[in-house]
Amino acid sequence: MPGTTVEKKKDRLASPSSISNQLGGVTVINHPLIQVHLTKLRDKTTQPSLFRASVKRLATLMVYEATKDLKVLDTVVETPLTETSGVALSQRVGLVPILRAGLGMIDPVLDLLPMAEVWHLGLYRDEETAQPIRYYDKLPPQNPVDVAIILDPMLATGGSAMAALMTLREWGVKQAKVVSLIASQEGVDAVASQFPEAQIYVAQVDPTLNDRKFIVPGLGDAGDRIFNTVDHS
Ligand SMILES: O=P(O)(O)OC[C@H]1O[C@H](OP(=O)(O)OP(=O)(O)O)[C@H](O)[C@@H]1O
Ligand SMILES: O=c1cc[nH]c(=O)[nH]1
Ligand SMILES: [Mg+2]
Repeated sequence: MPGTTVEKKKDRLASPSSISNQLGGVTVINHPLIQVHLTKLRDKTTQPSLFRASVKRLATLMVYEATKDLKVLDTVVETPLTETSGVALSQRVGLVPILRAGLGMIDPVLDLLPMAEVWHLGLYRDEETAQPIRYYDKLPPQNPVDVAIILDPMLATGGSAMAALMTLREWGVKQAKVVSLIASQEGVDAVASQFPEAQIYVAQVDPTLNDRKFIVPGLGDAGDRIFNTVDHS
């Protein structure tokens, strides 16, 4: 039966169960829409415009979940008819896209959090060693945000996320979140052990890294696919 095949495939793609933890840890956000858009990203025939749109859709869905513990305070507003109670965010939120690929996630997240500050960090992986190389950092020396949300579609070895978390720790950020679309098991384990207080949100954890430290099955090079800089030689 066709239905049986679909069910089997669904089982095979199922994510590990969500371990939500406000004190740190990994949350795998499992939702049918997330899995549908993630499948578009994985498909090697997906062209850059749909790839970018899918990254944005996923960023929206994931940040909705990743901001569930933001704090609000009571406020009062006047509707056209009467006064009523409401809430306003009571925390300074910083969005930290990791250049380049993290830029693909910033616009939809800023739409949801229009009052957020955006602090860019430039990191790229050395092609030989896969170690993160820092090339842009303009964080101020003091007055850290209350909550920082690192945005980067890929968490492979975890080296880039850990470098960003270290920078935020030095800035004095007390609560840091990492929102990535795909992580490797090795990468989330490394980040969770080095930064147990960090809250990591991913759409899927893939089993392995290849010898070039790319996530398998993964989606290839996220930055190249977002910015259409895939090497065609
Ligand atoms: O977990 P890691 O092993 O550190 O790998 C993940 C990093 O690699 C990619 O960036 P890349 O270095 O390709 O830079 P780019 O975004 O400029 O393409 C990705 O966007 C992450 O930042
Ligand atoms: O699989 C990977 C690993 C690092 N960076 C990517 O864009 N993809
Ligand atoms: Mg890249």
